[in-house]
Amino acid sequence: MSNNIKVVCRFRPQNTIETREGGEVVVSFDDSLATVGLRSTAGLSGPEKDGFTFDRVFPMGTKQHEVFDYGVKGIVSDVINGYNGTIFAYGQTGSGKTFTMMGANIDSDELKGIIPRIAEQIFTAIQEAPQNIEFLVKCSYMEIYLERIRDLLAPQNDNLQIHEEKNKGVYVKGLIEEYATGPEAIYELLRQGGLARMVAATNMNAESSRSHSIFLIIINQKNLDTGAQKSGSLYLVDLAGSEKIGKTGATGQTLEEAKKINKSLSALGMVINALTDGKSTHVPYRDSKLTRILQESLGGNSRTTLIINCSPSSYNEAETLSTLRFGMRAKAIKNKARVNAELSPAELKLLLKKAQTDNAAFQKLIADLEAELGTWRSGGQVDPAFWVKGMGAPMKKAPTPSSTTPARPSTPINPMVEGLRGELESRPETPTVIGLEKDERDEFLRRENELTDQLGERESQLSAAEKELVELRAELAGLRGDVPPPPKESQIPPHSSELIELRLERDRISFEKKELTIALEDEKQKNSELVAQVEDLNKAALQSRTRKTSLAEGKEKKKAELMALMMSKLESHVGISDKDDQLQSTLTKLAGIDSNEGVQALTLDDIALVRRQLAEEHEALRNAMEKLQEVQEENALLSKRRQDLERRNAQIEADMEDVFAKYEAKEGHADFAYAEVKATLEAQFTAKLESQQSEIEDLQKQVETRTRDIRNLSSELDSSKGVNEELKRAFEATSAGLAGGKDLAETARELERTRKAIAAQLAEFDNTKKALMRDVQDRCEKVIELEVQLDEMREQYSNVIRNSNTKAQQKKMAILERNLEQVSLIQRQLVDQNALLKREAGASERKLITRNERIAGLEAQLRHAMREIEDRDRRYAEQFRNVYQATEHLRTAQPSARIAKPLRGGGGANPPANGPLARLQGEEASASREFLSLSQVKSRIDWTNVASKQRASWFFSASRS
Ligand SMILES: Nc1ncnc2c1ncn2[C@@H]1O[C@H](COP(=O)(O)OP(=O)(O)OP(=O)(O)O)[C@@H](O)[C@H]1O
Repeated sequence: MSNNIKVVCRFRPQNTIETREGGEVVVSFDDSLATVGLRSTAGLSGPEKDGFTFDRVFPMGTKQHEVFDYGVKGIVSDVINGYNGTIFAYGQTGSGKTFTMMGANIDSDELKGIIPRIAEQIFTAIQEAPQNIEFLVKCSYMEIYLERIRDLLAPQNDNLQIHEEKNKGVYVKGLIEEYATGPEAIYELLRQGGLARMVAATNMNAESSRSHSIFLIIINQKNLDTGAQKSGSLYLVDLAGSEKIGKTGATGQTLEEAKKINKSLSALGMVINALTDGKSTHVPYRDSKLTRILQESLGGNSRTTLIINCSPSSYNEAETLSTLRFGMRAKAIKNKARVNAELSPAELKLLLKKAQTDNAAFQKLIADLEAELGTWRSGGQVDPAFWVKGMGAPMKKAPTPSSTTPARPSTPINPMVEGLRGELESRPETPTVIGLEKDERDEFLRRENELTDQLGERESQLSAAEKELVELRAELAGLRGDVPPPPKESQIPPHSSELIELRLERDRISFEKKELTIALEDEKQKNSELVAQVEDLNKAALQSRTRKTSLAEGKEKKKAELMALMMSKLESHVGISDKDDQLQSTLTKLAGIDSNEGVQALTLDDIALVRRQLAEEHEALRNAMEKLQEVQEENALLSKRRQDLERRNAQIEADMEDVFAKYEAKEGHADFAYAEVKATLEAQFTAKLESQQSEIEDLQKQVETRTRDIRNLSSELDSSKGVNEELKRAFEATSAGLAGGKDLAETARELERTRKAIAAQLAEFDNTKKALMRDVQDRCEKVIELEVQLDEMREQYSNVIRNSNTKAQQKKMAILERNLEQVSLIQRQLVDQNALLKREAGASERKLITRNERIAGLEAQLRHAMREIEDRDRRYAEQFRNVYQATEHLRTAQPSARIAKPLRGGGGANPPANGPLARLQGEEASASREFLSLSQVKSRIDWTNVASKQRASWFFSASRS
């Protein structure tokens, strides 16, 4: 039976975001509520111009029960009758999918959504069913989050794998199935699973579902009279909303979720396209987990209703248009829904009887044919009237799989009974790999299941390793710098190369820290040495400043002393003053002579003597003048030399400046040779020193020569003194001889002339003497100045040498100071870090203690839980034995008695309240399952144990993490 997917469309009212953004209603509905028109497509040509027609359109304000009554009720009835059913909610984020499927409040009659209503309908239907039908209702709840299947009833199982088997079809391996005995039990499961769902706030929806959720209800029923069984599965799917990242503002994790959501929704779209375009030979069910799980619902054995949820607002018009188009395409999907029934024993007996009859007929036919063949072989003839007739219609071939939904592999079917099965075919067709032979398909599915399991296992290992890595990173960040004990090899999980790298990095960091500490100590040491050096240098600078001041003072003093010494020497050696005095007295004497007295006093010899002496004096004076001229020339020469010296000095200073400039420029270069500069300076100053030395030596020689000259002059003056003495004597004698009567007047005049000439010569001599003295003084000053200059030069030279050393040291010091600063900074940082780490280490230690306590507590709880599980195991085993014995007893006592049923149609009487089964049911209240057969009881016990253990281990691992 081929049937199209039913598509209904629901509009929610405009929400506050849409109103705030100035949105307005842009949809319109026809009177029959089958077509919706969109403002943006109304003006277009083409099929969308007239709107979008669905099985039903629910305008804004439609009540929850209306959607349920029209869109869902029928399907639930079908599922109760053994069909598979699916109800999808599709739409953009915030369009009302969860509101439709689950409702705003499952406890509110008005607000509860489809799923709670379905629960009620199922149990009402069971109540209304005939008494000879017993039902078993199982529920599972899962979500597909980031392309991983997570069991919402056991959230620790977050990477379940999809399997396909020829008898079971596609199913999720390891998914927990909880038994439900009433709507309340289903509500409880919905609440429990809802708490575990991945929900996040986006700009479009404060509680946006970040996963596709699938609530699965499996209803098994058995006709107690005939033994016939039916089974219907109902998939209730709340898809995650398609979203425009720009509008939802998704970032980080929500962005990752959005990408995966959009990807799986587009895979759904591709499947629908392939199913509806009429030309695709391959349907890409395997492109996403969603389409793989739901492959039966799309183009397979399922009655499917698609509810498309839309916004009526212009703000989301583009999204609404895309949703409506999706609904229109889905409408064209054709499913082939069949009742999933198993043959009852009576039907099987019928089939067997028919097969046996057919078999006998065939045997007879074969015998007849062999007989006829024998006749022909022996050369005989058989009248055509007696030719053996065939069985009529040729044997039917098994149907070939269709191209889009190839038939699922099935158990071998006797071709003879095949025709009898007809509508009773129990296994739904499952699309699988096209083009494979049956055996190959079986092998393929087996291998695929194995590989899927391995893949799931690897994925789980990987995510566990990633989780541990994240934890360790956080721990590492917390304890950075500390050196925790190295992890044992056994603690390193496999496939965690990143983890190993991280640990290596931690070791490296701690090693570097140690090194830094050592370097720090080293630098500290250097620093203290440098500080001492700086202090020494400061002291030296202070000393040199003091020395410089005292030197300057000493220089002045020395200069003055030298000058005084030199002048006193000159005074003592030259004796000019004495001579001068003598001459003055002679002149005074001459001047004081009365003309009469003078004539009497002076004789002619005296006068001649005086004249001679004067001539000598004159000669001596001329010599002195010549000497003076020589000295002046020498002085000019010396001045010239001095100028030369000064020029050379200036040149040297300029050279020095150059050298220092070069030195400054090369300061940054590590290979700059200080020794080179020093050598250059030394060479220059040595040269200068030598030249100065030689200059000074020259000058000293000259001074000595001058001193000698002066000494000569002095001796000459001494001799002049003698002459003077004689002159005196002669003068006395002359004075005595005046009585001889000469021409006194004449003599007096001559004397007068002589006196004047002497006075003039004396004045001239005086001037010469003064000039000579000035010159000598100048020379002395110059000599002293030169000596002082020499001292200064020496001083400068040593300063330069010192400076060059100091500059190198300064450079070194600057580098060291920089290093010191850096080291101090590092030290400060390390000290801070250390303090921080100490604090954090304390906190971590406290955390560790708390965590250990928690672990101890959890372990105690775990032990307790394990003990309880073991107790329960024992109890179950005992109960199982009891039940088994009771059943055996019943079977032997009443061979045709049926076992039990969990829920009997029409609310028929349940098994005796005091029977073993009732006890089991009472004790299994949490499981809420009533029980069918021995093997089911056993599997239930096993399952309960497994589930309890899983929960315990999950609880333990969750607590640890
Ligand atoms: N028909 C409606 N009437 C009134 N309120 C509605 C209706 N449909 C949805 N809402 C409100 O709109 C908001 C978003 O709805 P819902 O969470 O169901 O959207 P969604 O399609 O499931 O979104 P997502 O895909 O992001 O999970 C909710 O607050 C819900 O109560």
